[in-house]
Amino acid sequence: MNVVVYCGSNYGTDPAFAEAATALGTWIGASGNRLVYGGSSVGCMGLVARACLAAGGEVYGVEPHFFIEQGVAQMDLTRLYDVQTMSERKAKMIELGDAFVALPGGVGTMEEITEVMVRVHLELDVRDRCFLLNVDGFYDPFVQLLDSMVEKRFLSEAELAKFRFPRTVAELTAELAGLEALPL
Ligand SMILES: C/C(=C\CNc1ncnc2c1ncn2[C@@H]1O[C@H](COP(=O)(O)O)[C@@H](O)[C@H]1O)CO
Repeated sequence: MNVVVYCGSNYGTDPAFAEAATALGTWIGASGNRLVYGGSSVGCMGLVARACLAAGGEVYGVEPHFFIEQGVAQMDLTRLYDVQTMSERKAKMIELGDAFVALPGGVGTMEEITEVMVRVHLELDVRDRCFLLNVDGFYDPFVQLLDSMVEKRFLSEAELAKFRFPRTVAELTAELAGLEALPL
């Protein structure tokens, strides 16, 4: 199964963020799944990729050409897709993915995972496979916003329940282990 991971191009202040990136990358590699991610060597992005490779896993990176030219890409990946734009990258990652995970991150991570959430919401191709790893309550303010959307009738309880917010890598991987690859 291809597990898409979106995460920070920085480490963040809480060491638990980097630990989660490493633990998730290790699980993906050791469990025989494949990591699909943004292709960079920096921050938590680099950690998840190197951990997956070190655990014997395959890693597909999808990197816009301008980042490759800047020398940001992780060059020892199983496969590095060289795309033109950030939009092309997001589309390719969704096309490749069987499950989608956001670790703590910044606006880039939010942009990527909310596109997946919209596709879940609209019952397009990625239904019920969207996870935001709520390390140390990082996503609690976002959960509050989603609760407010339910309260204000912009989102239903049933729709909200499709977005999963595991609090630990162990909880997340227990859910991932129960999924199968989507049909091609
Ligand atoms: C040029 C430098 C860092 C390169 N930054 C990024 N490299 C690759 N991908 C990136 C980068 N910044 C954002 N992204 C994408 O968004 C997500 C992370 O963004 P966030 O704002 O840090 O959460 C990530 O999944 C990427 O797909 C040196 O400064």
